[in-house]
Amino acid sequence: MERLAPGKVNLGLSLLGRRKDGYHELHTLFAALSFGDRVVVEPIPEGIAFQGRYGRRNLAYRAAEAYLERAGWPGGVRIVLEKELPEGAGLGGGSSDAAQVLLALKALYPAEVDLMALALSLGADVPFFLMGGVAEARGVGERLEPKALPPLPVVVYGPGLRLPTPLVYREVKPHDFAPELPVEAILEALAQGEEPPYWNSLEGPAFRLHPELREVKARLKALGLYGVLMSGSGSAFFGFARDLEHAKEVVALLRRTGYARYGTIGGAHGAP
Ligand SMILES: C[C@@](CO)(OP(=O)(O)O)[C@H](O)COP(=O)(O)OP(=O)(O)OC[C@H]1O[C@@H](n2ccc(N)nc2=O)[C@H](O)[C@@H]1O
Ligand SMILES: Nc1ncnc2c1ncn2[C@@H]1O[C@H](COP(=O)(O)OP(=O)(O)O)[C@@H](O)[C@H]1O
Repeated sequence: MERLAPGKVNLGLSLLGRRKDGYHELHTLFAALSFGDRVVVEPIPEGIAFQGRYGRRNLAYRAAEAYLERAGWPGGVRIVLEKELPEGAGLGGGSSDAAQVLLALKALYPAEVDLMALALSLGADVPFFLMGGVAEARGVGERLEPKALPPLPVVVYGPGLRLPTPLVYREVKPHDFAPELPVEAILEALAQGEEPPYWNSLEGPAFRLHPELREVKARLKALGLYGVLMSGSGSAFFGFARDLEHAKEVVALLRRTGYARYGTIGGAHGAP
C-alpha cells in the first residue's frame, strides 16, 4: 500500500498564550499541500522492518510501534519512507509520515484504537494529517474543524535552514502573543485571490534567531507572490502565485538557492 504523506502550510498561526503544560495555545488554519513524502506500508508476519532515516527514532517507526502495541501485535509491517519534504522546515513532514502509517495500519490490522489520541501522543501536528484538506485548529493543534477552499496555486520555498520546532517555541516572548485569527475573512480573501489578513506569531521568534529570514520573506514578495508567510515554526515560507505559469517561473528562480516547489492547497476536500 503506497500513500502520499502531504506536507502542510499554516494559513495563519496565532499564539494565544502559554499553557500550564509548557505548550502554547494556538489558533491556526492547516492546509495540506498536493505534494509530500511517499510512504509504502506492507504486512509482514511480525516485527517492524523500516527503511528511512533515524531508525527507531523516526516518527513513522514510532507510529507503527505505538499502533501495533495497542492493537496487540496482530502482525508486523514493512515501511519504506521516501522523503520529498525538507526536514525541520515547518511543513509537517515527519508528522504527516506518522499519520499515514497510522491510517495504513488501521486498514491492514483493524482494531479498537483511538487514532486521534495516538496521533496527538506522537506530535501536535499529527492529528491534522489524519483528515488532511483544510482545517481550523485550536488547543495545541488537536481541536480540528474542517474548512473548504477552492484549489489555489501555492509556491513553497525552504532556504535550507533547519529550525527545530522546540527551539522556536522556546524563543517565544509575551509580546509574540496575539488575538485569534479572523478565519472567515482569511478564507474569503484567499478564495477571491486577495491578500489574506493573516500572520504567523512564530515569525517573531524565528526572525530573532535568524534575521536573514526577513530577506527571504521580502524576496518572495518581490517575486509577485501574495499571502507570503513562514509556515509553522519555519524555516520554509509559502506564497500564492497569480496562476500556474507564474508559479512555475518563481520556482525556476528559487530552485537555485533552496528547496522550491509549487502545488495546490484546497480543492479536493469539498471545495465550494
Ligand atoms: C509549529 C507547528 C505549527 O503547526 O508545526 P511545525 O512548524 O512543527 O510543522 C506545530 O505547533 C508543532 O507541532 P509538532 O511539530 O508536532 O510539535 P511537537 O513535536 O508536538 O512539539 C515540539 C515542541 O514544540 C513545542 N510546542 C509544540 C506545539 C505547541 N502548540 N506548543 C508548543 O510549545 C513544545 O515545546 C514541544 O516540546
Ligand atoms: N519521518 C520523518 N521525517 C522528517 N523528520 C523526522 C522524521 N522522523 C523524525 N524526524 C525528526 O523530526 C524533526 C522534525 O521533522 P519535520 O516534521 O520534517 O519538521 P517540521 O515539524 O518542522 O515540519 C526532523 O528534524 C527530524 O530530526
